[in-house]
Amino acid sequence: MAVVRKRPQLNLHLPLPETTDRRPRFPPPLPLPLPLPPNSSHSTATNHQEVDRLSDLEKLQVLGNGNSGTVYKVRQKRTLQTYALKVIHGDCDTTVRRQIFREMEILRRTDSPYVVRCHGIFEKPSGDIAMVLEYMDSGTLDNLLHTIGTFSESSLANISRQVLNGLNYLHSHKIVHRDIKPSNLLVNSKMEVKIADFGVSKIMCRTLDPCDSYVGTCAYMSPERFDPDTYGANYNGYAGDIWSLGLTLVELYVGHFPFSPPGQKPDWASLMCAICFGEPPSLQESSASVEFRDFIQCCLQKESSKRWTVLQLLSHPFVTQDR
Ligand SMILES: Nc1ncnc2c1ncn2[C@@H]1O[C@H](COP(=O)(O)OP(=O)(O)OP(=O)(O)O)[C@@H](O)[C@H]1O
Repeated sequence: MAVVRKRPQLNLHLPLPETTDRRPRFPPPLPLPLPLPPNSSHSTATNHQEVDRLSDLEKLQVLGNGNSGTVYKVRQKRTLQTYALKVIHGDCDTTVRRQIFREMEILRRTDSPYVVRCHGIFEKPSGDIAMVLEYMDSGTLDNLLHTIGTFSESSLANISRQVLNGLNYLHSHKIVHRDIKPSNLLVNSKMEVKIADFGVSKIMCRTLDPCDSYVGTCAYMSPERFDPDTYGANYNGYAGDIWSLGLTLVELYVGHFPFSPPGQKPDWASLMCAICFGEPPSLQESSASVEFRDFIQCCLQKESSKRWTVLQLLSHPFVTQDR
């Protein structure tokens, strides 16, 4: 996740590890807590219940492993409240570490029903970083895709509406997520969908193991992030989140990553060629409704300035119509 401060000076033809980013290393601190967006129904940005001690948490089970660490289901002994504890391995340099803490601190102050809450951040003596997160009892959309199967249009309309509301919150606070994908969208048994993953694992993974994490990180990236000269007129980063949302929805509908055949992972040279030189994925040949096909087309415009914004998409018939 990234906070937009000014137009990025990206002129890369290939995405490079985070260490080559030309933004200032230690930008001035942002005013925190984040100001609330207009029409917010929430009273303050910092009124979530905080977890103030790691020792107050007991581990119940492992929920999963990501590229950079392990996520546990935990319970606070004092309140019996359940949380997810994400422990990220801490072997990274000081610069990356500061960046991670800064981004996590920003997200700890987010207050939206469409963004997973962070209830505390701790640095362990080992150097590992532990984040206490809202527990989402149905896991990720990626988990659901692989256990239950593809999603109906009505579920996808519901998911789209919630993710767009989350992106609206983030974008209105000048935060670009940069890594929207099925495994970063968490679900609970009420079918509430929340945006997760503060970009932390990506930063660390790029430092530790650029090749391995690369495809995972790049797969949902928009054409202008590979080739800003061709596709990035008025590049501001926000449109990249919309592209990633479009790809995510196609994947959840057809059951596999849209740029590769079922069961195959693209190598990243072919992925980059497909994104930059190929046609964007579409549902034109499918049995999808006209509204859904059009919605996907609005998200997956290769030219970033032609892609619809969050607010435009929130008024698209695909998400406004009852299904
Ligand atoms: N807040 C949460 N509530 C419930 N389960 C969670 C939560 N956060 C993560 N998980 C589970 O833990 C697993 C690992 O999450 P993690 O964020 O470490 O990795 P990832 O997003 O799958 O991959 P990556 O390392 O690329 O970010 C997820 O697949 C999900 O099943």
